[in-house]
Amino acid sequence: MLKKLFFILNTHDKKFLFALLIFSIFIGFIESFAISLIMPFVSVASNFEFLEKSSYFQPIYEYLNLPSYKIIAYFGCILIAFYIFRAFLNAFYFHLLARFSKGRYHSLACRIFDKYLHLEYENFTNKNQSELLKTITQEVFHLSTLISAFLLMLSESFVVFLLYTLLLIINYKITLALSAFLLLNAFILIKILSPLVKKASMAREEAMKNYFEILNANLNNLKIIKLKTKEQSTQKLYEIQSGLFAKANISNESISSIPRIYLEGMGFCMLCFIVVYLVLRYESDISSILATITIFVVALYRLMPSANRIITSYNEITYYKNSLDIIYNMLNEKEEKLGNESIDFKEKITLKNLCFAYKGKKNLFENLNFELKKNEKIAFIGKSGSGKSTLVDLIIGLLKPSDGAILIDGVKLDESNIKSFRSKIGYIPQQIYLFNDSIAKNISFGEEIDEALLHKVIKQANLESFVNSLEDGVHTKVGDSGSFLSGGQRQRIAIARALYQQPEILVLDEATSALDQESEAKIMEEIYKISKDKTLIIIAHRLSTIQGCDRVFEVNHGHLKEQV
Ligand SMILES: Nc1ncnc2c1ncn2[C@@H]1O[C@H](COP(=O)(O)OP(=O)(O)OP(=O)(O)O)[C@@H](O)[C@H]1O
Repeated sequence: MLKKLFFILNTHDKKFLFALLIFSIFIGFIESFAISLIMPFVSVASNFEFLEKSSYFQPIYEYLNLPSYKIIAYFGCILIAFYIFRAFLNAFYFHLLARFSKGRYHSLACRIFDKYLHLEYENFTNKNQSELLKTITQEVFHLSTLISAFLLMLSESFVVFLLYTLLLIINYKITLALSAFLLLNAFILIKILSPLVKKASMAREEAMKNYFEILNANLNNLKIIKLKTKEQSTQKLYEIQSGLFAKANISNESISSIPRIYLEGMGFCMLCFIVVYLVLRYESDISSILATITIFVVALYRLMPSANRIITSYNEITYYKNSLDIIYNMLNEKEEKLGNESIDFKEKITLKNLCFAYKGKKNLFENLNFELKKNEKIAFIGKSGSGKSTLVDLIIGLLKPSDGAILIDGVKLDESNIKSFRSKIGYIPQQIYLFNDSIAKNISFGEEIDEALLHKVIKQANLESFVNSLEDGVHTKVGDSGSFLSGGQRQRIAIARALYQQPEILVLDEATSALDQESEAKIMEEIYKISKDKTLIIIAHRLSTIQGCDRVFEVNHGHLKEQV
């Protein structure tokens, strides 16, 4: 676990962690010192003679030359000041602890998000979207809880260790009996509770995954659910998953409260046992041994929550260890390392003996040879699942050939120049995702808005009259996923978005299949007009959309057959 945790933390985090550990040792000393001060204070307060006769106090007593009650009052004041200081120190320590663990939430979430963005495209498409969402929101949060539990367990262990040493010095017999008793109880608790916690953790994992899946699937299919009047059965399915998720959390919460209740009960029993033992041992009333009893009471009072925190932290670590594994594996995923070399596309794209297979599957393309000239307009047609999208993803450098090569003007496309090649491509997908922001921001896709370019692409995508009819023009919000717009308007925004980056190659992946024939014909006419000086690659089902293409290829069983 430590190895994984150290892999996840960066150098700055490790330094912070080391400083926290040093601080926790210091806190441990302060705690032990705070408790050890109680014994002399109670001793002198309950018996003034102690002040005058004890070898420790006598020199101070003589030096101060004050009445005993005044010295005890000063001693009390010093203790109060010390305990206030201790309280502030503890509060500061817990603040640092929280800052460290919750601060990791932010930095880890950013690292995971960055990882997603840099995953190889095939790797990304193979992942379950709900799982990705869950990792970045829930698992990272759980990991920060695990880090916090780990630190708390360490610091409390120091406190327990130092307090035990102190108690051993005061009365080793009682302390050893106490240690054996506490260890036995902790062992019982861990042995009984750990498997239960582990089970609850697995159930929670499963329930949460299903919960997110069902949420994601149903919110994205709301239209179909409504049309099929499946609201009730969908709600039932949701209730089942939500119930299972709640059940897993309930068992965890219930289990984690048991150690505290159990240890509290045991603590009171121990206290009674110590008093009875001392009374029997000295066969007198307890005024002579009041200081010893007091220090054991105070130490127990401090040790019980510590033991409780150690066990709770241990359970939390067991409970959230899965999250550590998930994040560790995620951060170890291979990512794209792209160089900044530029590549020119002036003549042609060549696919040379290209082979491609998705991981664990048979070759989809084998020794494919194909050439596409600059400014040529081509289309790929074929049955569903024949590999059209895969082929285009290979051509545009999103997927990597398993064998063979893609050459741009004779230069091999590889990690050093793929970034430059990708920047030449404008892609219009079948499913368009618009942000809940203005038309302008959706078109510029996060880039700084160049007004002249924006108006040019709006005109090219035939959006001008629509935008002019809007009160706020290009600043009009489009709604969540473009819900305030029609399918055709969304499509035009997607075209404008692709054109905004002034691409040399325009790719349409069944981009107009959601439109009616009339709108599709109109948009395609515009596309052909726009792409006069561009290379155009179209994936289409309807032949009407590809009439303006120079060449049409049918993709079939890994081969390309030109249509004549
Ligand atoms: N990420 C992936 N991992 C594994 N197999 C995949 C992946 N994506 C696609 N496939 C498989 O590769 C084959 C080709 O899929 P592709 O999406 O390229 O076909 P297509 O011709 O574009 O289909 P459609 O017209 O339905 O969009 C299919 O059998 C599909 O199941």
